[in-house]
Amino acid sequence: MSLSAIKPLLIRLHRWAALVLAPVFLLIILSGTVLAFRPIVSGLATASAAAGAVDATALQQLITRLDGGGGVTSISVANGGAAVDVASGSADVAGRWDVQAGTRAAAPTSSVDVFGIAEKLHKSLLLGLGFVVEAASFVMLAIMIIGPFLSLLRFRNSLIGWHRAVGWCLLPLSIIAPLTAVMIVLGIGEGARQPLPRASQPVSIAQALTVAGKDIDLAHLVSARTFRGGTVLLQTAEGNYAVTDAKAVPLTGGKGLVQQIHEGTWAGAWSGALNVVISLVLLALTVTGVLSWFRRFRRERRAALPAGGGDLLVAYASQTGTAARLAEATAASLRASGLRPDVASLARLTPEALKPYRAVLLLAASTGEGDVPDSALRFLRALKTASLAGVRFAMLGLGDRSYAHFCGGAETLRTALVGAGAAEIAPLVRVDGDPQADWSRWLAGAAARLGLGAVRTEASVKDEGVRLRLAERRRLDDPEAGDTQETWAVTLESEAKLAFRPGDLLRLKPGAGERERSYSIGSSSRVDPRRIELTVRLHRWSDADGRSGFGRMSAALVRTLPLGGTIDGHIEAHPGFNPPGDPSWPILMIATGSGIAPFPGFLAERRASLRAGPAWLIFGNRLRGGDFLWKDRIEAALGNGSLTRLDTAFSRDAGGGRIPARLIAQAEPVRRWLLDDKAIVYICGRREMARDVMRALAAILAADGSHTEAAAEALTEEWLAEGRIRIDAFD
Ligand SMILES: Cc1cc2nc3c(=O)[nH]c(=O)nc-3n(C[C@H](O)[C@H](O)[C@H](O)COP(=O)(O)O)c2cc1C
Repeated sequence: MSLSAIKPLLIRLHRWAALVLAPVFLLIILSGTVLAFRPIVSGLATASAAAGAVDATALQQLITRLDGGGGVTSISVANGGAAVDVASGSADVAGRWDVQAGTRAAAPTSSVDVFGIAEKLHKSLLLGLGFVVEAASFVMLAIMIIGPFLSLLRFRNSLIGWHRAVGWCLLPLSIIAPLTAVMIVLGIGEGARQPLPRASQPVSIAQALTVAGKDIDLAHLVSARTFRGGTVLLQTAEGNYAVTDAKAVPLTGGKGLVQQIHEGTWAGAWSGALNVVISLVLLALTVTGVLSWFRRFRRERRAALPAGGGDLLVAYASQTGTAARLAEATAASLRASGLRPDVASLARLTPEALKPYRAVLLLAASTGEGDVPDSALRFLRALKTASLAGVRFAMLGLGDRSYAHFCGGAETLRTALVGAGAAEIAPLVRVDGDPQADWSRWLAGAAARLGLGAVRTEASVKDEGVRLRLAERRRLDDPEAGDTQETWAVTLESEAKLAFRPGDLLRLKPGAGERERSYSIGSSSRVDPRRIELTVRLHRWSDADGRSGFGRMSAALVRTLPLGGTIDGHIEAHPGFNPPGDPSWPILMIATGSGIAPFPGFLAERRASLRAGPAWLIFGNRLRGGDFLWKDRIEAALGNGSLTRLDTAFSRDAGGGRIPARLIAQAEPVRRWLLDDKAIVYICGRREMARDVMRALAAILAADGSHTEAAAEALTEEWLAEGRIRIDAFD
């Protein structure tokens, strides 16, 4: 079984195990962080004991006096040897004493045993749950081993990008803690335990100081406490000793290397500091992992649901954004009238989702030759098997009478809804051109039939017009190179500042009574709010009678309109084909011919962003030498990093090939971008090419056996519906 076949399972394991155990991990890691300071603090105590020297004779006398019947349970030297802290059951004895004077010294402020609590938390969560901690260690180790298999090391400045980068680069360090924990649980690498000496009778601290004083120098004593086997454990700057009633026995070995590594004691304070770093890395991994899951969860939930809670649903099927904007205006009007509508694209709805609503107001555009917008195809298909008895709807169709099937998309949806048993409560209203009047009439009519009372419909749904001046035009193809299609870069300028993004549409009317032409904008107001760049191919037509000519609008833009001449139009937002809101999101841009139009703008926006993520362009045309449109910009983008990968397919060059074949030849990186990096795919060009690319993407997903062909196709369609694949196609 290949890695990519089990990868979805590994991803789920990594994610869910980490999420379920995150609270336990956090407790273990935080307490571990505290414990990592122990070798540092005790290193400092040892160092200060080594620096200062205690007067051993005075100390012995003092402790002998205080110890009485063995009431002192531990002592530790303080103030560089000038004082000693004594622990005892007797309040007369316990406290800080001045070694030289033998009198009480200013008591230290009582401190909580932080390390003791942290240790209990670390080993048993303070609840005797040692087995949970042990199991969590195994799971943590597994999560860390799985991590690097889930994605390659490629840095992206986002939360999950940092999670991956830290996980990858610091793995050798961060794995030390869970690995040694597991080894300890399994008893691997335990040190050979030195048999402890036994005292023939329990030794008091005072006695131990006397016995030890004969063999060792107590000037660098750190602490002494009663120990196992009736002995006393002496800690000095030089080493530790178990003191019996006869002698002081140096303690060597003890904890195995594995345990020392885990506790950060193998090199004193330094190894403690290393453990602090390890703990912080583990903390960072846990926090970034959980947070990025949470963000993703929230984003997906938001995307999946209509706003929720409303009793009316305003749904839309939009190709280039008009119906979507009109739907928002509809919802705003309803809200202004005191109603609570939800708004959603049909792309995100199933037929069942319509059922809870009192009524559905549906706004549907048409595309192609009377077709339903791409984003509504899945919904339309689902209607075939749905039963919508009880659902009531009213529909507004948006279209253009110059097409053979005026509002064909809306008609198709309406027929399918009625076929599924839904009831149409008001007649279909078809809109061509400025929708204001028809929309108001439609909304007022639907509201009346639903008994909603008077609904305010004065909200403006009109586009603002723009006046633009032709500032520059430059031919992009090279006719000398052979059979190229005449294509120009056209720069238009506005006096006023405009707001637009790459992929938005500039609608221009060649003459009174003629159909508007839409051009995809290839620049961004974020970079320059007065400059609109278009890619315009000169349209040539010929008819059966042998007549031929140029398209009026394209000819005006590339030939007849003089430089400095003005032209009026509308900018239409096309949010479905704008670059992602988060510039760090990876994008895969696929274009043929003048379909490249929006992408110079995508690259310019990414160039202007400080945290742009990876961007891959696959461009196809006929001849590399003749119609590599925007070659200069694309190569510059590759040079400055706003484009991270480029592939081309020039069909008339030797060995050139076409885009679908080019994609399949790169199946592995394509799959990685799609599945691991969740890249958004933008496809711009002829409808036929877009269809072939969709098929190629499904084939790539199915090729390694991780998806059946049907599942791969369903997945690409789902991505199309939810906007992970976006298509801007023309015939
Ligand atoms: C490529 C294309 C094809 C179209 N095909 C039709 C059509 O067949 N019938 C029709 O009535 N309108 C057609 N239209 C017009 C749109 O439906 C109309 O402009 C609508 O307002 C677009 O709404 P939208 O922006 O929500 O997609 C077409 C528009 C474009 C750009």
